[in-house]
Amino acid sequence: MSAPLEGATASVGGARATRASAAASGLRARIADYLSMTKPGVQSLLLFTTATTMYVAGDPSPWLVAVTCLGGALSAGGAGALNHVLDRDIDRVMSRTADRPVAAGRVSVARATAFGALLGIAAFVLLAVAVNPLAAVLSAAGLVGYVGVYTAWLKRRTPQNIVIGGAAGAVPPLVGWAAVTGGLSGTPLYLFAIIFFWTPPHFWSLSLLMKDEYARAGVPMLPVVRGEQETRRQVLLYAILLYAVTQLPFCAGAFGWLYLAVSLLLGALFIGGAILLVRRRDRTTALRLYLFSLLYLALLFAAMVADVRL
Ligand code: HEM
Ligand SMILES: CC(C)=CCC/C(C)=C/CC/C(C)=C/COP(=O)(O)OP(=O)(O)O
Repeated sequence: MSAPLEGATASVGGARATRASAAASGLRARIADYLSMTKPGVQSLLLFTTATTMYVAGDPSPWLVAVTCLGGALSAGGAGALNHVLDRDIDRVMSRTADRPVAAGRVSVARATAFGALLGIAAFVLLAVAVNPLAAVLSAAGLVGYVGVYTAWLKRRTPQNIVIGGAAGAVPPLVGWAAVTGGLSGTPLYLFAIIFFWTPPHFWSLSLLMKDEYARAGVPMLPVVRGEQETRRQVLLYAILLYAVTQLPFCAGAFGWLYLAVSLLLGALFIGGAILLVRRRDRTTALRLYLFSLLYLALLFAAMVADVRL
């Protein structure tokens, strides 16, 4: 081959390679966008509470745990995508959320809606067929609660949005219990109540750091409507209520001394952190309590399994 021809062939090959690598990175970015709409960070803890509850409820096969978690992930993921659609206007206004795929216009409303609906339907069918109808219905109720009750209805109307709407995030233990036993009883309702009372201190401590953003977006979160000090007071109140609720399954005989010891220690730390939050009005204390809330829930559910199994 002559030198000029060689050069031309090389540049055609180079252009093709550049186009191929641009297409590959475009595809990777698109996949990352769709994945981010499923809110994988939040999902990790939702699925952890589902899986741990299953080991409290009985002796599930690895297959049952895997398929239940897959169903839960599809359901919560679909809910997340639909939340991205409904909240796109306020997400656009807040710096934390402005770059989300729908808010930023990278994924269309129609595509995100179809994606969310498809995941929700796939979750329902999978759980109904491979697990049981009760698990499927409970999981669908979680999706409707988060998308229909919290996102579409309460989030923009009342500072109690996350208290009432937070019930959706407390559904995973019910799904896990129903998956193993085919029904519900007192223990899963206690676990539901634990997440229900955990959600306000989890979110409100973080909301202290995002007050101005919520105010700009016109979302009536507690620190915007009732002020920061009242929010800190409510965090403490709910931390105390949460402690009381965590003692109920021990009193009812569902768990033993190991759970009692761990729940006492974690409860004291949570209440201690909330007292600090009321006293010290700095951002670091709020951020630390929010991060601790994540560790708290994970350790509490891990302790339930350890208590039942050891
Ligand atoms: C209405 C109820 C809730 C509200 C308003 C809420 C709000 C938030 C917000 C604003 C964040 C930080 C930003 C983000 O990473 O998206 C966050 C993080 C998180 N939440 Fe919640 N949350 C709620 C319920 C729950 C529930 C029920 C769970 C699990 C049991 C949970 C688990 C998490 C986790 C694991 C993170 C950290 C995510 C990460 O770092 O990527 N949240 N939550
Ligand atoms: C069982 C089942 C299907 C449950 C689904 C419920 C679910 C996904 C609960 C998590 C709650 C959550 C991510 C709140 C974020 O609030 P936000 O939407 O106000 O936060 P944002 O500003 O980050 O969007």
